[in-house]
Amino acid sequence: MMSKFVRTGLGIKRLVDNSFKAIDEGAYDTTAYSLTHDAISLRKAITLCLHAPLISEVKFSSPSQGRIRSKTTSSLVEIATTMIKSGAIGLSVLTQPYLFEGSIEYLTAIRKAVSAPLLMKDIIVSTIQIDAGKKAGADCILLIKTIFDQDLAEESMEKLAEYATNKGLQVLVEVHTEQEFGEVLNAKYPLIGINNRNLDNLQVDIATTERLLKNHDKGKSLIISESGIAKPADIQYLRKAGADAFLVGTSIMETGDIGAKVAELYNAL
Ligand SMILES: O=C(O)c1ccccc1NCC(=O)[C@H](O)[C@H](O)COP(=O)(O)O
Repeated sequence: MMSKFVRTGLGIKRLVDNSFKAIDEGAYDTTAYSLTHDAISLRKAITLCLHAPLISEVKFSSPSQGRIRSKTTSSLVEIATTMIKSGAIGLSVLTQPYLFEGSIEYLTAIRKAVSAPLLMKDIIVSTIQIDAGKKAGADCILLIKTIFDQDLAEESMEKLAEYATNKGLQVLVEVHTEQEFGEVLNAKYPLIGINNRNLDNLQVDIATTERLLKNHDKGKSLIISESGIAKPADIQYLRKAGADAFLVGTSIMETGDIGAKVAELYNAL
């Protein structure tokens, strides 16, 4: 039987509350800078990749793991450039300060150092965060469907997606359940993330991607399998299931040799 915690979705509500708190505290205040760069397409980078299209995540802490890697400002750019040199086709940069130890400033620092597509990885609930991501150098933002289905954000997912698209940002829409997946496929979102992690109870099962893809025709949407990917066999299994790309954070960030780990996963296909 599912626990009350899972049914009531208290986990995601806490993450959303953190985002509103961070907004109020000025964490997304980018008045001090505004980067302009030609948008780099994550979708194009995925389709052009000759090996495993790997989006490597710069993630120092998480709700499920706590501290994953200690951070210093100098190591941030070194980590990002190593990931790209080792094969990652794009980077996912955590900008959420609470529980993830992320920052919008990381996006800016990494934007100045790499010319690969950057995904702003956050719990997005407001146009304020999208504006900040754009000014900080993002090419793509994440919208988590369950947040909007539970009416926890400032606007609907469609409105925020349109707002981001009008700013030249691509949108990665994230789902975890069959119903969510069916709905975003019907809406023809071009970039869909299947998160193998249940954001309420933090359980990870990479078979989630296979299960959802087995029951739906992905059509022209590109599918990114997210979370819990640790070894080449995981990528081979997920590709067989129909995933087009792979978003990996913890297993890369916790290793001693980030370059070797990224190369190992990139060469899985
Ligand atoms: O990573 C978490 O613990 C987490 C908890 C609650 C909401 C989101 C969370 N992570 C966001 C992600 O989607 C992952 O950072 C990303 O898919 C990479 O996952 P992993 O390779 O398992 O670090």
